Amino acid sequence: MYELRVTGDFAAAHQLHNVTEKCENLHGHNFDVEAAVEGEELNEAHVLMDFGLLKKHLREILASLDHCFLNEHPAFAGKNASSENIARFIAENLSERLLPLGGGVRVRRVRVWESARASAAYYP
Ligand SMILES: Nc1nc2c(c(=O)[nH]1)N=C([C@H](O)[C@H](O)COP(=O)(O)OP(=O)(O)OP(=O)(O)O)CN2
Ligand SMILES: [Zn+2]
Repeated sequence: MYELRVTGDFAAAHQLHNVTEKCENLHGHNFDVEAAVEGEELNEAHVLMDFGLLKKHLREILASLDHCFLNEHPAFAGKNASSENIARFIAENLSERLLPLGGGVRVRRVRVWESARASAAYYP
């Protein structure tokens, strides 16, 4: 089994409901993100997949969140834009983008840090 990890970041605002009182207020974070993919077989170039392509996919997904008010983003309609739900959105979006690779490369985990001390991960 091989695992690749790439990182990225975005800045966004949100309000969280029913978590803690202070999170009900409009506020923002500089989110850090790590995406890990896995697979058993290397390709003809002896890599699981190109780091550049993986970073491009992650960059594009994070660009769709960057400088957004996440509560109004369609991905979080009817749910809190928590780190957990953000990680899930990124993982599902990335999984779709990896489908053309034929199933040999899967998303293993996406971790989202709201700060250096707090993060959540989603394992599809
Ligand atoms: N499980 C989760 N808990 C919380 C989330 C979350 O996404 N998942 N999010 C928040 C808020 O976004 C909040 O802005 C951050 O809360 P918290 O880490 O408590 O606040 P601080 O940045 O002020 O951290 P300190 O370490 O207390 O300075 C809350 N919970
Ligand atoms: Zn917050």
